[in-house]
Amino acid sequence: MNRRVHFNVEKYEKLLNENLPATSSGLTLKRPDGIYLRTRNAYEQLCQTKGSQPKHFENPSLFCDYFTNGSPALFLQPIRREIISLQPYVVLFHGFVTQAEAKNIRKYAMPGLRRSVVASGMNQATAEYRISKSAWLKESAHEVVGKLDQRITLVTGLNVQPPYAEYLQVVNYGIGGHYEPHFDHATSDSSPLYRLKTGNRVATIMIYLSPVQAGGSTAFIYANFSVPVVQNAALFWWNLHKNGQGNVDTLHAGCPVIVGNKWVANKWVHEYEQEFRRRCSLNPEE
Ligand SMILES: O=C(O)CCC(=O)C(=O)O
Ligand SMILES: [Fe+2]
Repeated sequence: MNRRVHFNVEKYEKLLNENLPATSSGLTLKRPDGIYLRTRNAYEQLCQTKGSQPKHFENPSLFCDYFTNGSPALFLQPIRREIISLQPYVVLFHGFVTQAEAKNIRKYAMPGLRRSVVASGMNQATAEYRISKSAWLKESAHEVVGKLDQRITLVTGLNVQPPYAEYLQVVNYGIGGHYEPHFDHATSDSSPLYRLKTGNRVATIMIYLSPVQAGGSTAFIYANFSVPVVQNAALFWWNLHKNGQGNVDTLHAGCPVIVGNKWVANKWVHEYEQEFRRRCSLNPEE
């Protein structure tokens, strides 16, 4: 537990006792505005409900199965796959990590946690719309991270060797922590994401490394559904269409944590080296 928590309790109890009306201290509660307001209604709604996520029995294309991806390594222990959405294509792999693996990844990330940043022009900067701390873990530094990379390759078929994917980004959100609607892929040619020189982020694999008592769902704004946190599961989606264009339907957000503490790990896979693993389509629109 954060050692300062007791001081915080004391501080907020004192503030509550003073019971100052918000306006007399010059503070007014104001809904954030600006360019995000367009999606704010949908975001807030999806953080409180699952949105229009179809029930699986309503659509036979949304199924659950034991998945091996044709890999002998998964025959004896297939992964439990749940297709959540087709447009955009979003899949939840249950039990992707063990409890012990999740705990170790959190432990290794802890000393490196720093305020998260976002792409800002050609650089990176902190932003009010992303409140969390994060750390990068190299697969060569910890056995468990290397094992995770291998599992990602087995399940998705993608090459995640650097520089074809970024290091594992471990993210920790406290109460109120969030990541407002954004794209994972670069939307401008000058984005710092291109520094690896391996193209754009074609796919995201996000692993839930902790349970969250309330809040913290992952919301897909335009697609109008949200996925509640499932401890140890991994959420996978394609950020780009097969023609290489960004898929606007992947606009997504990490909802505010209401009770608890949320940990996730992101693996962002880039376009290069995936040419034979995710083929282009003959349909230029796809
Ligand atoms: O925390 C989440 O649910 C989403 C995180 C996310 O979208 C990101 O880190 O890019
Ligand atoms: Fe994201």
